[in-house]
Amino acid sequence: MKIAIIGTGNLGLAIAKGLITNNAITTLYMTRRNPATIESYAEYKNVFVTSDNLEAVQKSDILIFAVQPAQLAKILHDIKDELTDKHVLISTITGYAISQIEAIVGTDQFIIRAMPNTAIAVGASMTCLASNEKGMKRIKVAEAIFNRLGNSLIIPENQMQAATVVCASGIAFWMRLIRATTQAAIQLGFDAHEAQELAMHTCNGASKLLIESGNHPEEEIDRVTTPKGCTIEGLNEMEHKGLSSSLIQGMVASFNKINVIKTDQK
Ligand SMILES: NC(=O)C1=CN([C@@H]2O[C@H](COP(=O)(O)OP(=O)(O)OC[C@H]3O[C@@H](n4cnc5c(N)ncnc54)[C@H](OP(=O)(O)O)[C@@H]3O)[C@@H](O)[C@H]2O)C=CC1
Ligand SMILES: O=C(O)[C@@H]1CCC=N1
Repeated sequence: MKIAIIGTGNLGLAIAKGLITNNAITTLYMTRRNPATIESYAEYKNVFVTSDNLEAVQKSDILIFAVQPAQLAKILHDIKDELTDKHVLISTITGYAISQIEAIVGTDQFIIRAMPNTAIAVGASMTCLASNEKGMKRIKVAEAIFNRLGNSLIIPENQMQAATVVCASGIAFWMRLIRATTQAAIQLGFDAHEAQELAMHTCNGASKLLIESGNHPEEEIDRVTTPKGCTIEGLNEMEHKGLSSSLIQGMVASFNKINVIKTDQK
């Protein structure tokens, strides 16, 4: 596949790393206005680093946009005359509706919204996908790309805002939980390195148990909570302090912030 990443910052670079590591490209164009920091990627075979978005569009079929929300409109105006029937436009931009993209490039384009997360760099992104009517004909192409770099789910576009919080921001939320459990492990006597190993692999195990068994988390919790034991003591103390409630409220706040991001674009 001939892929261009327009805007190779945090997310764009994570996507590029995933594509390169998983041999998922025929050619890959990586663009940003100041490409010096990503120049080293041009050493990979068939990878091109440039500040020239037009060249990247002309030489590629799949265009993955990963610029900040306020930067997209100008780029779409700049490249729209280069778009042909071969192009599939994939936008990862938060709060930027397909209708807003269509308003610039027209409805006769394959347009897909994708919401990956930075675990795409290690082939472990949970990516949600939605498309315009024409884009349905190319959604399988997007699925193939993102399934190679993790898991994907096709959703209605009106769920994209929630998917952004759960999956894209979700990586940061889980990281904070891993950091907190690491801090606790240090307080309980492990050195910092060991503490992080214990926290990361326990988190990985919890996730794997659910993925492989299909069980509900409470079913697995019941297997750990010995009556009158230390686990239920810890869990109940966490809930008294508002663990679940604070996570839910944080995620709802994150969701509401996207409404502000959307308003800023208008
Ligand atoms: N970070 C994440 O985990 C996720 C982010 N997203 C979405 O992805 C988008 C990017 O986020 P993020 O990677 O964090 O942001 P960054 O600011 O890290 O990346 C944006 C990149 O776009 C480049 N850029 C800006 N203008 C242009 C231009 N005209 N042509 C080419 N490149 C340009 C910038 O580089 P330069 O200044 O050199 O041009 C920068 O590297 C956002 O819309 C965000 O909502 C979605 C899911 C997850
Ligand atoms: O924080 C943000 O706005 C972007 C979208 C999801 C992850 N990063």
